[in-house]
Amino acid sequence: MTRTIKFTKMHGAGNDYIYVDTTRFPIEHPEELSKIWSAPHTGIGSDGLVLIGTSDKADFSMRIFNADGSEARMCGNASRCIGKYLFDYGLTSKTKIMLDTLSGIKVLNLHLADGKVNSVTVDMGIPADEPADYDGKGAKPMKEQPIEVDGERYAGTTVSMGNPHLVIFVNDIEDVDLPVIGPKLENHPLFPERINVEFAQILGEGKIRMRVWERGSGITQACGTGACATAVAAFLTGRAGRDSTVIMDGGSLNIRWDIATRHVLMTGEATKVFDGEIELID
Ligand SMILES: N[C@@H](CCC[C@H](N)C(=O)O)C(=O)O
Repeated sequence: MTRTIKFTKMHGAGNDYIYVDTTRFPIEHPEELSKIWSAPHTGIGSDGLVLIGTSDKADFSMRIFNADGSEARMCGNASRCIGKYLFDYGLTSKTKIMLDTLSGIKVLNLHLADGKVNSVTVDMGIPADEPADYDGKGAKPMKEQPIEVDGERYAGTTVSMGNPHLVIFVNDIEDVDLPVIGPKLENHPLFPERINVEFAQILGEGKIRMRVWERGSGITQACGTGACATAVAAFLTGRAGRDSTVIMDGGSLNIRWDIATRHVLMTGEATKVFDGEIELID
């Protein structure tokens, strides 16, 4: 049977996904479709596929698939885009939305301009690798982990924002050969579940330049959970305070690691690119 699936292409800081409302267009094999639809020349072209659905625990649910078909537990940029999708298409009139993800329920706070969502703050929760003995007051120096690749040694901080990240601070980010080193670190034996890799450079007070190699999608223009992990790693290693702007290839995100709740708050834009439809043979 051939079905027509309506989708919306959206991006957050250039991190682009195909969004499908599964309450109207059920999808049976998202792993396979994410690979086919994400392909740049033969598909729609994207960093992956995002399914919006119902939830018995929250207002809506999100599932996120990378371009290689693997399913991730959380996506920062997609969660902001879902907030925009739900409000702008009239699926909700709430400006505070509970979103059920594989890494728990995230709270989206929508910021409107002219009746539409132009930016969203997402409560990303508590970073999982926050040291247990940390009092939350000052910067706790954290030992960076040495990682060797092809005889070259890197020092990285691992932070989980629902999905795993390895953050490596460097003096000159332009010196990093990301297409070469990215996949080697993603698939390093230290990380049996693979890992998202961020290279970061401190530009000045509260300003961090970051480039990302995403697990399952390769180089992307931005990564929301990666920006949060970078800001957390910068704070934990004494390189930044609690508020950072993370500047990526496709745009910037403002990250606050709230002292009282210990939750990470991510704020940034969400943009619709176009609506489309594609034939699916079931
Ligand atoms: N781009 C995302 C993260 C997507 C999932 C990631 N590649 C993984 O496999 O963990 C973001 O904005 O957070």
